[in-house]
Amino acid sequence: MTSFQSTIGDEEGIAEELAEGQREISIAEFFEKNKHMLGFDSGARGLVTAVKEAVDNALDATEEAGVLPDIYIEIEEVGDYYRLVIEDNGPGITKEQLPKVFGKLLYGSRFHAREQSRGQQGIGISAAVLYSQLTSGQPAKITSRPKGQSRAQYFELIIDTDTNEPEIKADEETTWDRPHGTRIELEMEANMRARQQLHDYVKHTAVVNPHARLELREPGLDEPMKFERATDELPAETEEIRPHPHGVELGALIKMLEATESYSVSGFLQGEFTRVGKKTADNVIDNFRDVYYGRELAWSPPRAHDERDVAGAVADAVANKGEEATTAFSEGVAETVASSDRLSRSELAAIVDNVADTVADDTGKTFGETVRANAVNAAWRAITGAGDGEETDGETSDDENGRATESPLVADAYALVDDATSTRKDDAAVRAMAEALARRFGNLDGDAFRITSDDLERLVADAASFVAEQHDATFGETARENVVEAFWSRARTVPDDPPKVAAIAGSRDAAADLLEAMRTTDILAPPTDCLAPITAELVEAGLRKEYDADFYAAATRDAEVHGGDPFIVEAGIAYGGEIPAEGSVELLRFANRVPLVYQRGACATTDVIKNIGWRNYGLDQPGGSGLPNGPAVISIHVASTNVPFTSESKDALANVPAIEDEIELAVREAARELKSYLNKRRSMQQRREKQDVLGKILPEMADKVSEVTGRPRPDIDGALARIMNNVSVEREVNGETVSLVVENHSDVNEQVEITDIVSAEPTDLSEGTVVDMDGEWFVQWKPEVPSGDERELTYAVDGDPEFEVSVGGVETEKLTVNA
Ligand SMILES: Nc1ncnc2c1ncn2[C@@H]1O[C@H](COP(=O)(O)OP(=O)(O)OP(=O)(O)O)[C@@H](O)[C@H]1O
Repeated sequence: MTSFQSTIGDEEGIAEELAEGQREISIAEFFEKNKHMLGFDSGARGLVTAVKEAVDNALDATEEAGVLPDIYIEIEEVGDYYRLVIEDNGPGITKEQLPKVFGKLLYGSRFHAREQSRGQQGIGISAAVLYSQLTSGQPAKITSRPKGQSRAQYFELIIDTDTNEPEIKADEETTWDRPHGTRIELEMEANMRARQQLHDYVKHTAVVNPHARLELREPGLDEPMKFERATDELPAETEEIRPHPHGVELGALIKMLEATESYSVSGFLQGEFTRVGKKTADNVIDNFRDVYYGRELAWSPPRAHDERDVAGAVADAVANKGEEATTAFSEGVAETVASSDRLSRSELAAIVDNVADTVADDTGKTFGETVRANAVNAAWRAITGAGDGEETDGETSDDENGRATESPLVADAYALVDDATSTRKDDAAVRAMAEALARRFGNLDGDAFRITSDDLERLVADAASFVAEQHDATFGETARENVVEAFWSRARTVPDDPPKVAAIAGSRDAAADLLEAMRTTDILAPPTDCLAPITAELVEAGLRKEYDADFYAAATRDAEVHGGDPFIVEAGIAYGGEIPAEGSVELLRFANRVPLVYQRGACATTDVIKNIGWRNYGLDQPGGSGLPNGPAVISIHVASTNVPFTSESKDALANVPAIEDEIELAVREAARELKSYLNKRRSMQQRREKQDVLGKILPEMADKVSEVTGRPRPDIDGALARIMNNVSVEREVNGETVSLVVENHSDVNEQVEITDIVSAEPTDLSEGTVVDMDGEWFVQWKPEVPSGDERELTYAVDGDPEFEVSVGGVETEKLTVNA
């Protein structure tokens, strides 16, 4: 307990006393105290983080300027401190911007941009400056030469933590041999205990940025580590995009509604979101009407021999229009009504308007608004019974003798309930349900039977529980869902205009309805030109470059959305070869082409990998969960306009379900390829073992047979191939004629590639080609041999030449060559 708590209540003026101690905290002060949040928790880590922040910025800046990055990193021991220098060949920073970029936290160009970039928050490099000044007392020394300027600008600055503003210690013009770019020099208290992480960061940066040239010098290296560029192609240029309707949250939507210049919802949707044109906006608005206003239930109009007299009711409601016009109007309405399958009140109103206009054209009699309204009321009453009888007090009356029993709604509801429930439901129960529903519909506000789908669900549940109590007939969950669906799917979206943007912005419920409508409307996935995935091909190439393995696979998923931001997940797997087989697999994590080297255990990527059942894919996984074991490297790249990290230090991905799902799908896609590779390898291994055994046993058996029977040793040539369902290639030489017989014992057609190297010139080829190579002749065939069939390839040759055959197109394990 604090001293205040112990005295609270005893004294007056505590609040005033507390207030004296309260003051605003500058962001710089906050981060000074919470360095760990930005990845500066120790000297070892601080150095790696500073390098990472500067290199990420250098890559962002060069790519944005369309320049192939050439980045130099140097770490030097200076007495008790370390000096870090990072140079890039980017576009440089103007004299005006430079102090703020390095001397003010939360200042940057990317926070508000929906575009894939390494930097997001505008904290990174200024936090490195802050850490450097805190631990070494030295200012940051920055040189920058903007493109096209003959001289460079040199600054020394520190951050004033009270105000979070740069304090400039030196500001002068200088010369610099780089034509453009930025050089950052920071001194800090540090150590090289995180050398491995530093090397990993630089190496893996090179893997996912094959267009960059990187050089690292540090005290532990005799030679600088250099990564030359593997391609001269910059990553695809990215475009800024607007948010996607499937990703925004309520607070953000309200802010957007407040800020927009659009007046109508349609204009707002089309203007502020990506992938929304007029048609999609209309679909969203229709869905919004359904949640905001509810739908209007639609009823069957009277059919022949029905007692409901629509024409009569309309005629009665019209006065002073003369007989001809009245009849034309009332019958016109009745006919159109009768021709509809089902009808809502708004549809009836539209019919009345239409017929009134036509009759007015034909007869010259106009039908004013009041007449039309009266006609709609009368016709609606005739169709549904709505407005008949006494007003109820809002309570649902389940009086069996009440008006609901007589209501035309009952017959209609009966048909729907009967249709929607199983045939085994007893008729009395269906009838009771229809009556209970009709009574409840009759009690809805107004007579248009407007209801939201949530209210409809509640209403049906309420009717079902009444029926269960009174009639001992249960309508289970599925039956109730079917009944809801039967009414909802036949109900009509209302024609009302949605409220204006300002009204929605002012009502949280309306905004929430709009959000729900946006989320439930099918909308094209966001464009991906704001993203620059590495591509499956380069993910694989990156792995090949770094890992000497037997097998590689990679997958790039289509773009998805989280929080309004599109993202793409890519995964790659390398297996076998020189990758160490002991211990768990190596996991490489990347976000927007930046390797993540810390906090592996807290990362969504790790969680996903641990939850995959790797035994299904042929990897060892003790206990069936956790990181799998074996000679494999799994790499995961998440590219997004806004990568959700667990903290400002951007070490680990947060557990966002949409992203986790995509990570899982990408990894599984690559893992499936691994599985088929491993399965094939296993079956080939078994085949080899079986062939070895047969190769030993068959000759022994042949000898035994000959010994026992006293007959000559049976010919076992070809037997092995037949037993193993192999493709066999056998040579027969008959005088000058050489033939190679290809027999296909497998159950698929095979395209066999045969090259026979002969020491004398072959002639009279049955088919194929021959090439003379320095006194050796290469005879080549590529016959297609159907399953169970054979082909004979022949040529003629003089003398007693030497042959050497090689066969391709069929796996070695499925081949028996006797030539
Ligand atoms: N080497 C550079 N060349 C050109 N501009 C740079 C360079 N370094 C930083 N900038 C500019 O300074 C801004 C601030 O950089 P900072 O590292 O503080 O934040 P960021 O990269 O935007 O985001 P994050 O905090 O996520 O790293 C950047 O947005 C960029 O506009």
